[in-house]
Amino acid sequence: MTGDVVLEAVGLVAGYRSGRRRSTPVVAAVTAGLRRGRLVCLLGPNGAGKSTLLRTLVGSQPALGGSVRLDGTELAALSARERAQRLAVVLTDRVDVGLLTARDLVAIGRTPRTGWLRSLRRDDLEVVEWALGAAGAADLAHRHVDELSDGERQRVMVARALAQEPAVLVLDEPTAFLDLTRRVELMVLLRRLADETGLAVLMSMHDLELAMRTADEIWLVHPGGRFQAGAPEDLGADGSIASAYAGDDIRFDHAAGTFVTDEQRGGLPVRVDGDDVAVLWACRAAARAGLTVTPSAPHRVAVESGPSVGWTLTGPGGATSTGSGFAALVDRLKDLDRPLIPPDIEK
Ligand SMILES: Nc1ncnc2c1ncn2[C@@H]1O[C@H](COP(=O)(O)OP(=O)(O)OP(=O)(O)O)[C@@H](O)[C@H]1O
Repeated sequence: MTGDVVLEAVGLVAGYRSGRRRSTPVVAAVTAGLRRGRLVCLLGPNGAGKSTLLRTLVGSQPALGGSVRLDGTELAALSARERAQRLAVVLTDRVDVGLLTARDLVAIGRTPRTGWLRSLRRDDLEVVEWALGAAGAADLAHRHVDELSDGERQRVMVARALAQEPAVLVLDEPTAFLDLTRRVELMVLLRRLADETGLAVLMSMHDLELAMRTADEIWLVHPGGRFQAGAPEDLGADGSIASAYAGDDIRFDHAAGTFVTDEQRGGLPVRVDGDDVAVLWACRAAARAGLTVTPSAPHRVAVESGPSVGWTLTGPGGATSTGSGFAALVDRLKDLDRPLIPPDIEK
């Protein structure tokens, strides 16, 4: 792989050794490149091997096979300090930071650049302030890290990583303990950093829909350890995401782009047309009503955005029913047996 790839795995096998001879591969045949300015989400069901792969990619766990290159150099050949000058890692574990303020903690992020012995110069302090600002944590600078909420703390940890001025930022489940608003905020922040500073971001996460909406690329670990990389839409449309997450009670409906539960599975098919935003929500409404959204189906819902979304449900023979608002749409879709109004008697 060439060009602006900053972190590259070639034939990487991540897993565990037990004893001298025995090894247990968890994720195999990983060949992928993380480019400058790209946001990549690492997805996969519980226990598939996301953390194992991330730890191997950042060098905190030895590879069972293949190689990892950072800026074209074998990771294993770089000293810890050389790695930290190019690669920053944010883990979910809560580390005890004593009575440090957010600014103190972010300043520690300069250590790979300054060494332990040199004190911070004016330009280091400028980077610390930049990192606090870039991570949306400037207003937290004087606060003790112990007192921060999970979301605030996460922003400070990102600021600390940015203070290393890395080319690559790797985060292990950074959204795990955040509520939906904070999760979206963190994704927007990482997206902006990738776009504006050229930072390459790789993050593991469980929030599949948020990842699919934000990432440039998805790295997907299937149960059993098969690895796949691709654009979110490609992996969604070809059923790869659905197959990786196929479980007993829940599955990913790749036509609707959402998870559906057992009760929603196998409902009557319906097609949804209209403008982008309205279609997205209408697909969700159809799934909630127990229907399966597919590109071609005898029943069709046309939606139109407005103060209240207007909809027209058309049946196989051209009979229709109209209404506004998603509550009414869900009620109508749940009751598809009720006759629609034939075209000739509709006013
Ligand atoms: N230290 C270890 N030694 C041996 N096997 C391990 C070790 N740590 C994890 N595993 C195994 O490796 C597999 C992958 O675990 P990993 O934590 O990487 O998955 P994950 O996709 O990150 O899971 P989750 O989404 O639940 O965090 C699991 O079967 C797990 O039991």
